[in-house]
Amino acid sequence: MDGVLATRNATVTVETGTEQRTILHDITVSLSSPTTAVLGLNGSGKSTFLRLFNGLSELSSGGVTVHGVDVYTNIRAVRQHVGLLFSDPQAQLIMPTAAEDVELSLQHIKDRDTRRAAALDALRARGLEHRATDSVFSLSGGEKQLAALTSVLAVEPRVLLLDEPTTLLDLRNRLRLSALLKDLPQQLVISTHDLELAAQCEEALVIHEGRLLEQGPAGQVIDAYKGWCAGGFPKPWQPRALEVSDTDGQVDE
Ligand SMILES: Nc1ncnc2c1ncn2[C@@H]1O[C@H](COP(=O)(O)OP(=O)(O)OP(=O)(O)O)[C@@H](O)[C@H]1O
Repeated sequence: MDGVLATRNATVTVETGTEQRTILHDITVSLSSPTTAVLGLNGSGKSTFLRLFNGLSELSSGGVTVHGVDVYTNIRAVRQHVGLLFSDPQAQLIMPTAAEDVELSLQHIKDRDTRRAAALDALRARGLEHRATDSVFSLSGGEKQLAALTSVLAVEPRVLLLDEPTTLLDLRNRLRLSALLKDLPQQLVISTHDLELAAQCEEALVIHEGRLLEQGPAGQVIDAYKGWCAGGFPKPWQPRALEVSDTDGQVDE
């Protein structure tokens, strides 16, 4: 199971005050590509799905494993290896400045000056050294996003979950982030509405109304998703793994 993120009949149900609402229905999936894009409409369940892999979504039934380790009975161990970049970086930056936030991720470096220098180096590598000691509240949305990513990467996770990482970024920073993600050694799972970023991934899946609707090579899944966005989504939900035929490149369903 090494290198695989897996769910088995994962179901997430929440109390809304007046009723119980199932956000994810019975999702069974295995992610082994270096990069996977998670696509779906607003409110389809992408963030809830992503958060299964670091134990932030509360399971009502089913199971989730990361590299063979059960997430929900080993949450501390799993979180050491699974980083999550929130869609709202302000919720992630918990220290007063970006430098202090990155330093918090570098607690294994015991010497304070060395830790500080390492944090500044990491921010410099993201083009953020000039904002390192400013209040995080004064950073722009994109700068916060890059600062939060710097902090998450500083702990060197094996898996990186990214929740809509390009939403706040201008084109230049989007291109920078895309280039950065290409070079990362981590297994990446990226929830996104940015189809250019999704196309950069090997694999993609579609979550629709809390159900896994499609999984397969990114290009094919993106084309299917575009078609459903324009012409309507299929019902009833039947997960269909797309496979490319060896002989003619046709999609087999
Ligand atoms: N704790 C909760 N209590 C009640 N409803 C919730 C809770 N968490 C999520 N939801 C609802 O579940 C649905 C899926 O939410 P989720 O954030 O996973 O969607 P998403 O696909 O990431 O959406 P978006 O693309 O808009 O960010 C939404 O309708 C959301 O309002």
